[in-house]
Amino acid sequence: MFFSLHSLIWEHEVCSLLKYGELIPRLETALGKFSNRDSAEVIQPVRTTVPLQKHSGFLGVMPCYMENEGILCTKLVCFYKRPTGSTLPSTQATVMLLDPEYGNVKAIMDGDVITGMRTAAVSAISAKLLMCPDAEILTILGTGKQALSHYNVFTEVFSFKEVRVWSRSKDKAEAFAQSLGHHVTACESVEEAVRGADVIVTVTRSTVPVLSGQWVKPGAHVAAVGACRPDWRELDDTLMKQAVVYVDSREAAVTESGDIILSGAEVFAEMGEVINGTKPAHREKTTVFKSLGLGVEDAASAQLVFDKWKSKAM
Ligand SMILES: NC(=O)C1=CN([C@@H]2O[C@H](COP(=O)(O)OP(=O)(O)OC[C@H]3O[C@@H](n4cnc5c(N)ncnc54)[C@H](O)[C@@H]3O)[C@@H](O)[C@H]2O)C=CC1
Ligand SMILES: O=C(O)C1=NCCCC1
Repeated sequence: MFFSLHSLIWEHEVCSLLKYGELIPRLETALGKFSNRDSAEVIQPVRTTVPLQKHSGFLGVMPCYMENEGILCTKLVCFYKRPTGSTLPSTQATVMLLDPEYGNVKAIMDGDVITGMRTAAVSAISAKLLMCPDAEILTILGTGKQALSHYNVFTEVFSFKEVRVWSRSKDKAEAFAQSLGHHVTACESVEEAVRGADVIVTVTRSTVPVLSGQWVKPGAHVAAVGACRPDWRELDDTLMKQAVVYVDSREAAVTESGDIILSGAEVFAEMGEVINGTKPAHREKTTVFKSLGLGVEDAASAQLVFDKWKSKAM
């Protein structure tokens, strides 16, 4: 087996190598290629999930092959329904890059930073394409890892006048808001947090709806990141039915998303179709981007990390 220990790329290294300014364009290209459904561009099946019943979790296996770019990659990610108060992480991920010609492992790298950053970057791409041009108020529901990466990229890429956060515990919301800076408001209820917001990010571990369409301002954009199982929800039927629904993958949406399957909402387009110009971006309407997370996003991110890591090592 051709493999050397030098090809282990640790979390702190991924963290110092990955920058949103470089990651976002790579992800836009990858999503566009994915939506072309050209097997020489991207082969990426819906992830396989193995239930870890004893531990209330799943192992997700997320392979992707990009023939034209010579990228062969898989992510292994475990995700768990943690009990309230648990300090354990919801997800733990490892990414493996292989040589497509020989099948040897080129690099094994931390997948937690990649998962945090690529998910947030894809939500930022959805907002760039779908939020109203004069968006002023950003709300984040949830205060965990994804909440932080979403705050980081949304404030790096856009200039919101107001940022609000909500968590089931007011103390947690306040602590999170304070850790981000004095300009962030901790809200008591979801309704208070989202009324009048132009962009709403849902990054909770909830399995039942937390966000109701009756509180969402017409024309707002919702990036819905949690609820990645067919019987889990973050958004209610009212919102799903009143919004134009965009997804990362149509196949994944009808297999994995409780918000789509249980509401019966119609998928209007993939984000890659909007990037490719084959479907319109309805900025003027209420929009939901249902994110589930794709192997192609991990592959593009991991290749970027590897290229930068190699050029530093030389
Ligand atoms: N779409 C994608 O590509 C990805 C989605 N995810 C999903 O994003 C969500 C957030 O992930 P992380 O930030 O890593 O998790 P985390 O555990 O760090 O944070 C979860 C947040 O949800 C809150 N929460 C837990 N149960 C809740 C409930 N019943 N109602 C409201 N809030 C609740 C927690 O207090 C915490 O603020 C998870 O559902 C995860 O599965 C994670 C990675 C990628
Ligand atoms: O895409 C991912 O990575 C994940 N998506 C859903 C939840 C676990 C991780």
